[in-house]
Amino acid sequence: MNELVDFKKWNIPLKIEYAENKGRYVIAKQNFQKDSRIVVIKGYSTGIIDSYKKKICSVCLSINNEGFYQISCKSCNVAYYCSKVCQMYAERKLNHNMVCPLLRRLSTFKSDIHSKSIMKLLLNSLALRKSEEDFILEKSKNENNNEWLSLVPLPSDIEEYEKEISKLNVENEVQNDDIEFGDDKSLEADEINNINDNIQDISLDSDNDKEINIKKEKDEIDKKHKKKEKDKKVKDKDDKKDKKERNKVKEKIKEKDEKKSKSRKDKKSKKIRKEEDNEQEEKEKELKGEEIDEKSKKEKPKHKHSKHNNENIKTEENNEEEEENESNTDKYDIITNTIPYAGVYQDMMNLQSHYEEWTDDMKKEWQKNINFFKKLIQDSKEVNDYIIIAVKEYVNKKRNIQESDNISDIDVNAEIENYVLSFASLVESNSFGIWNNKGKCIGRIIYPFASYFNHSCRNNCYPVQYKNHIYFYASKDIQEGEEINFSYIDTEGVSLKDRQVHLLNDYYFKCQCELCLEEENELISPINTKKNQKKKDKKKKN
Ligand SMILES: C[S@@+](CC[C@H](N)C(=O)[O-])C[C@H]1O[C@@H](n2cnc3c(N)ncnc32)[C@H](O)[C@@H]1O
Repeated sequence: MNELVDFKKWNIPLKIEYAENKGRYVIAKQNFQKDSRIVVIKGYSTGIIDSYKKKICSVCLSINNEGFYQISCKSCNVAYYCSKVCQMYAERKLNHNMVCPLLRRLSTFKSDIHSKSIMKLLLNSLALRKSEEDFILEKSKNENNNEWLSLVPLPSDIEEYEKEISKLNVENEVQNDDIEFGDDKSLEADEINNINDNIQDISLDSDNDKEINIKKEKDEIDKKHKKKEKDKKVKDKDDKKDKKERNKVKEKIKEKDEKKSKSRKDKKSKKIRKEEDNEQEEKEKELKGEEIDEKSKKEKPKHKHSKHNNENIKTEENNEEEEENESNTDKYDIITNTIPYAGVYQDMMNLQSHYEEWTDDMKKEWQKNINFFKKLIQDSKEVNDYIIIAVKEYVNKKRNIQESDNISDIDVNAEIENYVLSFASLVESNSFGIWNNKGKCIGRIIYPFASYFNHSCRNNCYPVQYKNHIYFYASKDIQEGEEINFSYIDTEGVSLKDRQVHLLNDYYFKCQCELCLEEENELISPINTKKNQKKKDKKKKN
């Protein structure tokens, strides 16, 4: 269960170690100055609380503090989006449709919002798992390298998708598609509006340091937007040029096809005509750059930083630029400090769960949810199949056996219960709250790699969440080899006893941080000193 993630391959200046009393933890592989950014980690899966569904985009997690988002999935009325691009991404890349009817039914189930958001997170994760598998299947046909998993579509990679779409120039090409595309300008305006509202500090107290960093963050994002605008202008210019060229080719093909169809009328049999129609369709598709999902299915998955999607209009310069980007694939970005890989379903499942410590009462509280969940998954064969696979993997892990081993003796029905409860515990121990500007928790998110940071009551770092990324900053100078940790709770001025009770009740562990151990020793040592003194006194008397 305590698998160590190898950060080495992404050149991340952090490593994961393990200790018996506190599990896995993060170690600095270089010095970090106070206030410097340590790392940015992408989110994996989310569970938004139903009553806030219209206030937050299901994909990019932009929060609408002023009003409600209007774009939604009409089938479930559960997923709301800040833009058509996010909606399209959810439906076409994140497999929203696989869990859509289940989300709808779950929204009508009467239970506490906390448990429902966990069930939602589980369903969304299963949909992501499917997207991972589709991607792996497609990719395995073409290439053989280990780095490509970072290209699996994830909610936190929506920006890459936006780029992909804008390059495809879909506004003009996909005229008959039922999907409308978000206007770039409104998308940007939306984003800019949200920037001020969306930077949330996950800890309760906000001191100057944090404000400074948040400001830095804002400035950076503003810069990014300015750059985006500039890029857009360049892109528009390029697109116009491309369109002209494409129209020319279109004209030529049209002429050719007209001639062909004329002679075809006279000469060719029905069968041959059909074949030629197919050929023409193919050509048209080629010209159109194809409908987006078809394109993404057929083409090599796009490089994250890929600038060009239309192979035909690439220039020498473009090629060079792409090659340069290509060589950077999957490397930790030293400018933004971002880990390129958010993790996949298994990375999430490798996180710690305290289910084994759950009391019968805690399990009983979940019984109603479990019964509902078991019925719910029967509504979808696909989800049900995925749950069965996941349950088998879960049992394998418990028994510490390999995937390929025969596990025909599993009582899947009984084990679903353990699997869901264990997942609930995992979410409780590892998810981060998503907060609105009124300090209300409106959902939860899992960033698998952020979950290796342990708690410390004397922390040296703090996290800041922005949309579906989490940024870690040094709150003091950190030396190479030191553990990096942040505070899961508010600790300022809180006594040892209260801190420990809080952590035990809400996070199910007894804190072993430096400060707690020191304070515990201080509590014990006066007694020890008294005892020793008495012994010494006795000896003297004798
Ligand atoms: C988010 S995870 C951190 C990574 C975890 N150590 C692991 O191996 O996956 C939180 C869990 O780590 C352990 N943990 C974190 N901080 C701790 C601390 N200060 N003392 C003891 N255990 C701690 C607890 O078991 C807690 O539930």
